[in-house]
Amino acid sequence: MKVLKFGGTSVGSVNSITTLLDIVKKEVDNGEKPVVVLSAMGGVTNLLINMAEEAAKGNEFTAQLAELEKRHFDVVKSLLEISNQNPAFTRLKIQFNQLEELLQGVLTLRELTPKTRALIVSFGERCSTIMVSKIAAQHFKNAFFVDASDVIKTDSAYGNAKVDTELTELLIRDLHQANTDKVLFVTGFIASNGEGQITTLGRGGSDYTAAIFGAALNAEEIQIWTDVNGMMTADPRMVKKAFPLPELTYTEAMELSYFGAKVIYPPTMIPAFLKKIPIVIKNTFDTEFAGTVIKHDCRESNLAIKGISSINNISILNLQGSGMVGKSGFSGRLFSLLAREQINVILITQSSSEHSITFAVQPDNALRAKALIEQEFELELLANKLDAVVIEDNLAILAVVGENMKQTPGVSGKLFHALGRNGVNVRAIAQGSSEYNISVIIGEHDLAKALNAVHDAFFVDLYKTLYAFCLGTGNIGKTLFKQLNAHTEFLRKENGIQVKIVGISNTRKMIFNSDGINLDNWEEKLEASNKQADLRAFIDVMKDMNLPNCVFIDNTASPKPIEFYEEVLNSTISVVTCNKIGNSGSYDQYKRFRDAARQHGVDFFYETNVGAGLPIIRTLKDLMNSGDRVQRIEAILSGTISFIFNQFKGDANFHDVVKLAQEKGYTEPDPRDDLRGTDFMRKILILARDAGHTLEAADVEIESMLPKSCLEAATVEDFYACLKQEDAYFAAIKDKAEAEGKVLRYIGKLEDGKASITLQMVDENHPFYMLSGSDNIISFTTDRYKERPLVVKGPGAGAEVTAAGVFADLINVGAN
Ligand SMILES: NC(=O)c1ccc[n+]([C@@H]2O[C@H](COP(=O)([O-])OP(=O)(O)OC[C@H]3O[C@@H](n4cnc5c(N)ncnc54)[C@H](O)[C@@H]3O)[C@@H](O)[C@H]2O)c1
Ligand SMILES: N[C@@H](CCO)C(=O)O
Ligand code: NA
Repeated sequence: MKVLKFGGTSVGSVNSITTLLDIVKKEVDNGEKPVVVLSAMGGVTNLLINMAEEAAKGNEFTAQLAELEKRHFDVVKSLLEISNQNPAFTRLKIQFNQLEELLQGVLTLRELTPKTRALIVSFGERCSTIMVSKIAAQHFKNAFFVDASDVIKTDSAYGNAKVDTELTELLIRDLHQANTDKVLFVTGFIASNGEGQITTLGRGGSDYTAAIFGAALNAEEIQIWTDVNGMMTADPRMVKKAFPLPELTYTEAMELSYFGAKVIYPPTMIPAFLKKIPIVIKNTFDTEFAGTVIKHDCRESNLAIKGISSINNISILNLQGSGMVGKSGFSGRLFSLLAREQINVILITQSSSEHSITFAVQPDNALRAKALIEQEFELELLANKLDAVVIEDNLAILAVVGENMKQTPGVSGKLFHALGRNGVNVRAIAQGSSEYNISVIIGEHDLAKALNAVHDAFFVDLYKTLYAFCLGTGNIGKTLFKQLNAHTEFLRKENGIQVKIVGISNTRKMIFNSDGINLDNWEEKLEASNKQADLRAFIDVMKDMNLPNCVFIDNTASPKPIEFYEEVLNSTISVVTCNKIGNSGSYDQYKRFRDAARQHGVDFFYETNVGAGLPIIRTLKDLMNSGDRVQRIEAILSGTISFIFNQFKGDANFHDVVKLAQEKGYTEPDPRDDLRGTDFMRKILILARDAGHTLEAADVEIESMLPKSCLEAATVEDFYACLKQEDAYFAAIKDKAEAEGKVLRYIGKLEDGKASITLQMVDENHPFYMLSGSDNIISFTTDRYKERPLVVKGPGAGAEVTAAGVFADLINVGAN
């Protein structure tokens, strides 16, 4: 035998009632005789309370009563054959007349007692159940209306009555035995006291009715039909990736729904828990969906945690002082006081030093709690054995829940790592030794970020979302968006990573969208934006959006974003940059970036600063981290100059070759940066620093490959003009090299802490002789790679390879 309970939305409309009856009919067709428990039609309970309260104030209720009648009558008209309608109307009309008399009484007396209130409210369930049972009778003859107040017996606490379980179970069994051939349609929520006066069962009352019937009749299962797909892993309003859980234990369901998950109100389920009757949460609006099974044992499930619950808007009170240490009666006095005054304590922590106790309450209880404590502990406060009581507001609780944590080390590690990495400050922590709940108190403004970060950390079978804010929409920026767009699906499926670009700015405009900017038409969107570019504002919006796994990407060649790197890292946001200006500024600044990243546990990635996408920074870092030491670096690190010397042969003209390099996207936005050696200098400087040397830019010796006139060109235009003028100068160098059977190479070197860049002519015996295109080559001679150096070689400039390097950095964020 099953108990099927339908909530207000399931009894709310013609459509949902049709589905409800289909569900019941399926059971009946299978030879079952389920017990069907019904709530009032959606919204009706509130309407009844409202009418009663208004009547008590002397206000009219006729219009609302008419509305109530109409809602029920409309359903009858739609779902009952005309010949069957009159008896239903009559039954319902009797109810509405009684209700009207009652309300009239309240209006006359201007008084609404709890007893009358319970009675008025009970009409909601009675009317819905009469209505549905009448409609059901049209489909199966044995549909039978039961007013639960005949069998559920309670005390006289009218709005929140306590059930006399023994008597109730007896009455339910008698009723059932007398009607074994019937399908019972039972009013939820309502009961009666010893004198037969109507009482109601309080919050979640209809679920309670279902559980009481289930327990009394030893049901094989209790189905709770509602309007969602089951209990979710987290609050879906805050965590988009929250998903319905297939199964949970009773304890887990209790813990999860304690904070917010509104699907069921667990205390009402206790009669079912005690008899180990499975409870299945099902969706009336998606009947095929399996829903959530809540049962005694979920051994098959291997999830360490089942879900993350949260409660917004709490306050904490902190009590500390020397007078507490070793005082055994202290907490007893404190919590008896709070219990006596009916202040519900949500969470308690005490450190083993016994120096302080922190507890959380609803904000509207905080001031009262403080005042009570000040009264109770007046003497201790006067004697300075206790410090003044402090209230902290605007806090939230986040709790990870799951019985499997007992056997799984690392759960708290994962929780705190996810919080720490996202800059979420933890104010207090509580874990019971039963180990199925770890609760942390955090700032309310961090709750959504924390929930998402923790959800991503634990439910890895889904995918992790990185939120990226991007500066610069030039060569590299554009190409990165194109690559990301093309690989979205692959990334999510194969790597478990979703990248959302949530902010973009160039020098003119900026846009934001926390759902992710559509990369099919980001250019139009950016162009159409009414937000003028403003770096300060961009950073502020990024910080305010307070997203988890957040990354700031600098794809500009500007010094301006650099000024914000530290602030960004200090805000626990990772930085990915292809802009070399930051790392090649002062050594002090170079160091501060690293310190900030380390201190806040975020990443600072800049692989493309040297050799574009080639794994050079990473290789050096691995060498250094594994204890190797660099003795010497020799390298060609300008893709532009490499390309120029590989093209500048025979009849070629220097000016045209440089132009071609720029057209191919190898040069810096300003090609003078390449040809003057600035770009190369930055790279060798960054490598020297990463290899452990405290070098400054001025320490790098640069042999110019340009004649003096070109070095001084005031604009890019002048520069190109000068290259043209100096054609003979470049041709002479080229001819000399060709005559000797050599090639031109611009080579950087780091040895004994000294860095230099020189223009060389090398013959075929030199390892750098054989280079083509925009190739870079770097050879590391180290303590371990001594006889033969470690060499990395390949295309070291160009939009595709650079954007790919930024892409790789981006998806490595948070990987360790
Ligand atoms: N081209 C390559 O092969 C290569 C290789 C490695 C690294 N890089 C680096 O990539 C970076 C970008 O190069 P690019 O070729 O894309 O340059 P680009 O000139 O095409 O693009 C730079 C973009 O940054 C924008 N910008 C400048 N200042 C800004 C600000 N304050 N806020 C927002 N946007 C701003 C510009 O409007 C422009 O759209 C440079 O730092 C370069 O050194 C390039
Ligand atoms: N302009 C740079 C791009 C790669 O960093 C070069 O030519 O090497
Ligand atoms: Na690189």
